[in-house]
Amino acid sequence: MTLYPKLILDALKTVRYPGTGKDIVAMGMVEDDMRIEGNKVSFSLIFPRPTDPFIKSIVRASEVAINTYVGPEVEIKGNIAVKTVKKNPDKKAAESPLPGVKNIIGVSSGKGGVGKSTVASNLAVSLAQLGYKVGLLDADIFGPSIPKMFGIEDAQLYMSEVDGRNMIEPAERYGVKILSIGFVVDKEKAVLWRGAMASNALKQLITEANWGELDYFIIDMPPGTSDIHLTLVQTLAITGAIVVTTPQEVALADAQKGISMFLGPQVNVPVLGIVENMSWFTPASHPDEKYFIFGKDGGKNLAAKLGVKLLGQIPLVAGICKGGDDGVPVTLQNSVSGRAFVELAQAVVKAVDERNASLPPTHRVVTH
Ligand SMILES: Nc1ncnc2c1ncn2[C@@H]1O[C@H](COP(=O)(O)OP(=O)(O)OP(=O)(O)O)[C@@H](O)[C@H]1O
Repeated sequence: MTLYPKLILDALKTVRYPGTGKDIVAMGMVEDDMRIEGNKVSFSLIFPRPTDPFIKSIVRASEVAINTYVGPEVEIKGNIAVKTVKKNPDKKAAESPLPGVKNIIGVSSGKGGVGKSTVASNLAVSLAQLGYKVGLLDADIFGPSIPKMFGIEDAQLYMSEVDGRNMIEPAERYGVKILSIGFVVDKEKAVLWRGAMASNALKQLITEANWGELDYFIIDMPPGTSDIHLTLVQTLAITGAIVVTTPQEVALADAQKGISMFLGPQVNVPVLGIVENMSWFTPASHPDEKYFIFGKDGGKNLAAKLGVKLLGQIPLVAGICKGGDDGVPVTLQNSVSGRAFVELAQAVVKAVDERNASLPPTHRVVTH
């Protein structure tokens, strides 16, 4: 069985803190440090005082709830740590502009129109549905389409004061915190925003926004190779990149260039894998049929050739396009295409875990 934080948290919601009638999740006693490795689950519970009389019984009740509601095979006994104060902000805060963010994923493509923004938005929503804390930054200055895909084109941004600083508050939709370069510049004008202006606006959306604590921060990058890619790797330590392509020859050649850019010395970001989009066409009336209109397995074969993972194959279906136009990502629907995105999210979680286990953290690119 595959374990996700949401499954564990749902089980913990059945554990009540005596005398309050509230569960331990609602009371904020479950620390945001859950680790899942195979069947092994560990996290901390925060108690108000070291002398709290219920520490032992609540730890025990949490173990029992997880084994009862999630499964007896979950290794939880002895893995719940007890803390009596909320942990201090990380020392990393001074070095990283996003100290509360665990993983930063850049979604890019070799060429435009292959479905990069569709993949980024459905991936973000799927991860949120699996119980992760997710942020999405639309950095595609050439065509910021995330606001439309989430139905928040008219979102009014406001500032809030965080630790004495004025910060931009991201919009929130379907459990995802969202900011887009499209919020700060007219769509028609965005394309003129090359160079320093676009870079500065993006840096502001990253460093002066209240992203808070996130498990995954997804960035919808511009297609191709651009100076915006450089700005992003100079501003943030990107954990890994995902390259979206269609199975078509012309798209594959550009995807390969995109992968070379990430792995090259100027950018130097590990590639988590390839997503093949529009892998086959499936008519709504015949959900079992597959027509390989852009060729078969192009992305899969490219992944094998370059020795990178194939993270998923997404069919071409009308519902995905309609979902984008209507502002309701298809992954919210229990359809074949919706499930393809949930499986993609699961593959990305696994790829990030493997990357973090095998490679050192990415460093920001420093220019002299
Ligand atoms: N699997 C799919 N099935 C059906 N329609 C899709 C699929 N993937 C993307 N689309 C549609 O194709 C169009 C282009 O997708 P999208 O905007 O995600 O591409 P993109 O690569 O981000 O483009 P750009 O580089 O111009 O930003 C959109 O109308 C989207 O709804």
